Amino acid sequence: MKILAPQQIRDLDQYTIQHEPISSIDLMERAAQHVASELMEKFYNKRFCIFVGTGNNGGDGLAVARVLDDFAYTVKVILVKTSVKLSADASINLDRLLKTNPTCLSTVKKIGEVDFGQIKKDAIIVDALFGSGLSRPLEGLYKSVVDAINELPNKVVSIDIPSGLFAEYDKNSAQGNSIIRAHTTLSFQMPKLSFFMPESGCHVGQWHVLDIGLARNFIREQPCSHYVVSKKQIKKLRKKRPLHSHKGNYGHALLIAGSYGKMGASIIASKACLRSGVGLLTAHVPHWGYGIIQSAVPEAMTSIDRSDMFFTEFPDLNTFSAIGIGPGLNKKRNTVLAFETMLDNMNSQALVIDADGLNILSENKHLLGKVPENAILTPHPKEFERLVGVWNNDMDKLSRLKKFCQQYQVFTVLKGAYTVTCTPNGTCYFNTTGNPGMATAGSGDALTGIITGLLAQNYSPEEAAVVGVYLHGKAGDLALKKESTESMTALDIISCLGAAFKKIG
Ligand SMILES: NC(=O)C1=CN([C@@H]2O[C@H](COP(=O)(O)OP(=O)(O)OC[C@H]3O[C@@H](n4cnc5c(N)ncnc54)[C@H](OP(=O)(O)O)[C@@H]3O)[C@@H](O)[C@H]2O)[C@@H](O)CC1
Ligand SMILES: [K+]
Repeated sequence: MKILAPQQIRDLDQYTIQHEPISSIDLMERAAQHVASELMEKFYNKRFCIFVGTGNNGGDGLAVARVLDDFAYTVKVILVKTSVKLSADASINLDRLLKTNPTCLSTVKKIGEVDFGQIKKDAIIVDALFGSGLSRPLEGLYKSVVDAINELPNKVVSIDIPSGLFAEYDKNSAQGNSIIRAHTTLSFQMPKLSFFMPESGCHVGQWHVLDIGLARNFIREQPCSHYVVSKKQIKKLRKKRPLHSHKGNYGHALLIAGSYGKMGASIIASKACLRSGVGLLTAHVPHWGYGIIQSAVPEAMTSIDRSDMFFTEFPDLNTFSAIGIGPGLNKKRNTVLAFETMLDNMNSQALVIDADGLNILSENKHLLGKVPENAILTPHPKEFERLVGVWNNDMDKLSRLKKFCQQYQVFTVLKGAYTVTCTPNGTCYFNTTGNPGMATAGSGDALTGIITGLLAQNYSPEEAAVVGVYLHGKAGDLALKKESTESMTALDIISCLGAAFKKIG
């Protein structure tokens, strides 16, 4: 799904009005019907307190109030209004509401006029103060209302976007702005980019997209560099196995992982690689780790390093269709040398670099130039910071990510709540599967194994990264059904990979 920029969304709105065609008031009505249905489904029989502003987001709120009232829900509406006139459509909806229920509305014009004590604790607060038309941080009356709402124990549902949050994520860098902290955000047609950034996304709560029927052909034609990965897209990318196939059809992966005291990384990456469907796997381990990997992962073949403890050499690379390197290595001189020689000897093999592989790159920046085009780097934020330096805010982080991928012509999977895969041309794919239970030792090693396994099976680097991240998160979500966020381990995630594939269908 595309994440369009705010101006593109405004154009989409206008295009839909002109070409469907539909009047803007009817489009608002359609949007409000969707919001009201969602609210009634999620909060059956609850009472609602709706804060509305003067723009079209407020118009949505007024229309939602009328629909809820029609369904005999108890609704209170608080219109927060300075001297600004209501937008034309908000004004029409105000009149419509007053005709059906003249007593549900109160208007607030000054700080202190809202009696927050009147709001019942179990009431759902609906935030329809500002939407995509926010043009500056909130001040005065609006700021005081938002701050007071944030102090209440009630659940808050924001329409389209939490009030005070800019849809243009680059405007959200100012600290200390008053922004609604929503429990749920019901966003029209597509999520906004700011939902995916840690600094701004924390205001959004759980977000849901409401398809209000904006013109699909217009969306399709829009240039875009930000996408949300959907299950439908993953299903299309999944390679189905023909009946007549054998393990030779599914590639041979090489995993260079593990060192003395860190053999678990090799085991975890190997198990994940095998569960992702690779035909053959060779685990390259230090001599000392031979017995460990053979007994822990009997399905894997082994390549044994001459060093007892560390990675210092590599087997003939031509045997392999994909290579994963980094989990549980170290940064000793001989390991760095072996890594460099390996980069010099790469032919057409696909490559994943993780963990100490990335740390070696950040401590030896000249090696970045040797990383083959289309390699996949899988840093967590700290590893990424070591590669690109400290960023000032999320916007800066995203632009450093794009610049890095463009400069070195690599894919980068930057891990986080919404792991983002950035391509060599700067396109970003945000992943939505996964949960905080996956922030656990070995989780990243599992991801390296999965992506390496997919690459070996001839998924393109873009497909392997996007599908691998999705599967890893989905397996984590399935593991959460049996485990808690605290108890989940990397092996729990791996054990759910089969179910994750089945969920994709
Ligand atoms: N996209 C779609 O297809 C659909 C969109 N729909 C809905 O429309 C919403 C967008 O509506 P909108 O453009 O009227 O913007 P909205 O945020 O309601 O208000 C703007 C007003 O607020 C003012 N203002 C701004 N900042 C301020 C501040 N800090 N403090 C005080 N005032 C401030 C601003 O004034 P100005 O910036 O001009 O000074 C202007 O008067 C969208 O989010 C969605 O809910 C649906 O109905 C149907 C389909
Ligand atoms: K809002």
